[in-house]
Amino acid sequence: MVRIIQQSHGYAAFEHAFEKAYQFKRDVLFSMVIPIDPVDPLQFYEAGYQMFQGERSFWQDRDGELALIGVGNAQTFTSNPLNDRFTTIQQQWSQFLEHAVYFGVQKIGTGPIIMGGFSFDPRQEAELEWSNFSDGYFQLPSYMLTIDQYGAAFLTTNIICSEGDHAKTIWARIQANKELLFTRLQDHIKDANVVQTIEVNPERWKNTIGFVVKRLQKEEMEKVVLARKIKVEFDGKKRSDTVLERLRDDQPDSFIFSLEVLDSCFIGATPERLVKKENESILSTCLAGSIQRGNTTEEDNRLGQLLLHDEKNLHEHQLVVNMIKSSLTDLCEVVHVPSQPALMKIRDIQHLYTPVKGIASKGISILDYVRNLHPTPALGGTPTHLAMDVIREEEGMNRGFYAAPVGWLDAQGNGEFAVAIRSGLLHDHHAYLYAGCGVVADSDPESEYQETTIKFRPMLRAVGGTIK
Ligand SMILES: C=C(O[C@@H]1C=C(C(=O)O)C=C[C@H]1O)C(=O)O
Ligand SMILES: [Mg+2]
Repeated sequence: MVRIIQQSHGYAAFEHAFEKAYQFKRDVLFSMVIPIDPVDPLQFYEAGYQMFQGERSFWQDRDGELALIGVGNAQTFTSNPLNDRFTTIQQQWSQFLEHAVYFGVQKIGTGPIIMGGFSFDPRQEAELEWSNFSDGYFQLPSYMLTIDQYGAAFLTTNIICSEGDHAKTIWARIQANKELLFTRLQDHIKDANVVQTIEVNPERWKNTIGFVVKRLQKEEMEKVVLARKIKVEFDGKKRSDTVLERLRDDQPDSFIFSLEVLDSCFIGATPERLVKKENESILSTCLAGSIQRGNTTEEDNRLGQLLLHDEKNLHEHQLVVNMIKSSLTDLCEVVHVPSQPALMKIRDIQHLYTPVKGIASKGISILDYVRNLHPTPALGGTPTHLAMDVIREEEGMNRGFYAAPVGWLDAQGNGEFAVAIRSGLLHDHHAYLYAGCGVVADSDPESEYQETTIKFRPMLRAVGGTIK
């Protein structure tokens, strides 16, 4: 288990943060990082259930380079409808960090990091199930576990020091919480059972695809991504712990994430990176065009080859490549895009995949990249503004955080965001699952329907729902 953290470790720096709070008459962040013995990320997440339910977050990247697990919420950062949400979050975050006092290890993936995401479309009217979320929502965890690419573990503790607070009392409470997080014996997870799985209006959705195909043939538009929803009902509240466990076991090649907000949890396993920034290095991904996996290696290879040469899918894919290339070119010194897509094979599906690399221009934060990239034609369409109007008019639901950027951001503007597909919302006694597909002028409604059915599988399996 964890090395017992010396009670006095960092206390002098902590007191210094209080002195600054008095001096500047404002809240001052104290952020402390210590190396700890390795601990299983899910065990840490579960340990936070009793004390911090509704304030937990989970992130594990698809390369096995970083896991971040946050429990407890030291501070929330939210957007407001009047200003650009990316700028608002960035400004609040930068202001909040002024005068911060740091103690201990300093490396990327530790220290003050906010975890959260954005909604797909702030202009869509919110549906009831998404009412806990604002269009930009981030949490600074009180306690954050980091596992780096070598398996080394670090614990970050973030405390807000306010004028008038009593340093010794707060310090004692923090130490006590930490002990609990690392020593609490788990109560057996009592999980809810599925009562029923409902596909929301599948026939109407197919008709909509047919209708949008006609519009694509007539209008100056090349692609629109349309999504649909499955609602799973349980006999109680579904715990995100068990869903995460299932996703982690089944989808090792995806980003696994969760974001609890009060009694809701947005959760998923997505293969799609939007953007990663580590110092000046930028990575992004074009992912669009899909085919099922085969039952044998031969069949699987044959399907892969079919996808690599299929005109409809190559077109769907190329539109994403064009947009991502031009968005990144605005913010990078150099951008490298391979000339041909490769295959990305994950458990249930294979995709056309073009990884993109770049060198960041000076002074640009990860959120600037997110602003420029979202929504890519992998989830919106081409041209973006027309496709977004069609989604608003035809989709008949609110995507919430589905298909939108989810990830983390540090004090230096480094971070990583994935596109939150293969995802769902746990709320009350329900899970709302989402999947979509790129509709182009030669799309066939029935095949698009089948494609989305495959894309639902990872989340259906993880929550225990079944469809015919
Ligand atoms: C929209 C989704 O996936 C997107 C659409 C794809 C397609 O239509 O081929 C492929 C990957 C994703 O960019 C989803 O999974 O919900
Ligand atoms: Mg497709």
